[in-house]
Formats: sequence, structure tokens, C-alpha cells
Amino acid sequence: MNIPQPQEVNQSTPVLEFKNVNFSWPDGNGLKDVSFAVPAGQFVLISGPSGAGKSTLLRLAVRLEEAAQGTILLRGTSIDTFYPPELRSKIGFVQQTPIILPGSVRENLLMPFTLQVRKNFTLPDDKVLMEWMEKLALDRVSLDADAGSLSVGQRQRICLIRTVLTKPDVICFDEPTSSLDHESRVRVENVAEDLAGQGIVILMVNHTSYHPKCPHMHITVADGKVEVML
Ligand SMILES: Nc1ncnc2c1ncn2[C@@H]1O[C@H](COP(=O)(O)OP(=O)(O)OP(=O)(O)O)[C@@H](O)[C@H]1O
Repeated sequence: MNIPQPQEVNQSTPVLEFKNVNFSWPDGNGLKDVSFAVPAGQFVLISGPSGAGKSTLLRLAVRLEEAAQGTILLRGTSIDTFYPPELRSKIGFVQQTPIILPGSVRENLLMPFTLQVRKNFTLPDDKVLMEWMEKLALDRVSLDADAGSLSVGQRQRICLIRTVLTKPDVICFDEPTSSLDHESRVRVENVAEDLAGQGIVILMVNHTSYHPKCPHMHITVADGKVEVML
């Protein structure tokens, strides 16, 4: 596998780049000629009407869908050349519908560390897990609780923590606040903005009238066309 070596990547190489990407679903909807580049630490807000193709854009970035034409590059290397688990460890995805596995909250949070690709990672201890739970207003949820008993909003935040703990280069958030109250929504947005401040590229689909406090790039998706707002 062609994993980029540090000497091949210079500071000006975007972390994530779409170059003339085209994709169609069987019904003909999709994305047309999408091009944009995202440098390190950039917060990218993605908005647009329902059905416009916002989730499709994120699914292409994590290679859950394959572009029909064009290239998607991670630090200058086509994402097609990465072994899929390696790619997922570099580009995290917090999906619109949270995926919770049978087991406790702790088991769900630590699940990514059971994968071969993270065999050399240090396992976060309960203190670290609880710090994240508190940050996301989940401090009343026990790590021993059955994750299947959590609300959708709580599950969304568990999935978010699970992704953040693995320290990817890019995190794609698909409407991470759709099932949250105001307080929890603000916590999630603050965490995402902090992560961008630490150099992680954040792509966030958000329907609300959310205006990130950090410097950000705004992408709109409409009728399969993607426009970078300046
Ligand atoms: N799994 C799928 N199978 C077939 N077609 C799909 C699938 N997912 C999306 N599509 C098509 O792509 C279009 C755009 O879907 P997408 O989920 O990307 O939109 P969205 O902008 O994220 O919408 P929303 O804001 O409602 O979540 C859909 O209207 C549908 O035509």
C-alpha cells in the first residue's frame, strides 16, 4: 500500500482535496465536478437543502462510496491507494444515524482500539473517557451502562467521542447535533471547533443557523453542485 511518507508531504499540501469528482446514485442524483482543497486545521461547514448531496460528499471522503471520475487526495495521495482500515483511521466519520454496538458505553468507546490498525495505540483509561463524557454533557451516563439503552442524542455523542479518541487527521460530522438540545449542541460545536484549533480538519454538515466561532470555510451543496463560499 502506498502510505505517504513525511518527506513526500510539504506544508502547503492540502490535508484533503477533491479534484473534479463526479458521482451518481442509481436515481441520477449525485455530485458534479466537485473541486476544493482543505488545509490543516480548517473547519469546513457544509450546508444545503435536504437531499442536495451533503452526506454523499462525506461518504465519498471516507470512501464508503467510490467517485466515478476525479480524485480525492489525503495529504497528496489518492484515498484509493489506502488499505480501507488505514484510511478510516485517518479520516473519521460520525454518521447521521449513530452506530452503537451491543455492549457497555465503555466497550463502545474503546471498540476502535480492538482493531489491528490501532494495535500500537495506548488504550484511553476511564479518567480520559470520563473527561470526554463530561465535555459532551454525558457525565450522568455510566461507562458501565448498556449503550443500547441510550437516547439517540446520547448515542450521537458516544459515536463522536469514539471517533475523536482515535485522533484522525480529518473528522467528518454528518449533522452531529440533529437530535440534541441547545446545551448539548453547543458542547458538540465547541469540541469540533477546539479540534480544528488543534490542527484536525473538520467537515461538518449542519442544517441549523450555526456560525462557527473559529475561522472556517463554508461549502454549499445544491442540485449536485458544490460551491465554496468566500
Ligand atoms: N444509499 C442511497 N442509495 C441510493 N440513492 C441515494 C442513497 N443515498 C443518497 N441517495 C440519493 O442522493 C440524494 C442526496 O442524498 P444525501 O443523503 O447525500 O443528501 P443530503 O443533502 O445529505 O440530505 P439530508 O440533508 O436530507 O440528509 C438522495 O436524494 C438520493 O437521491
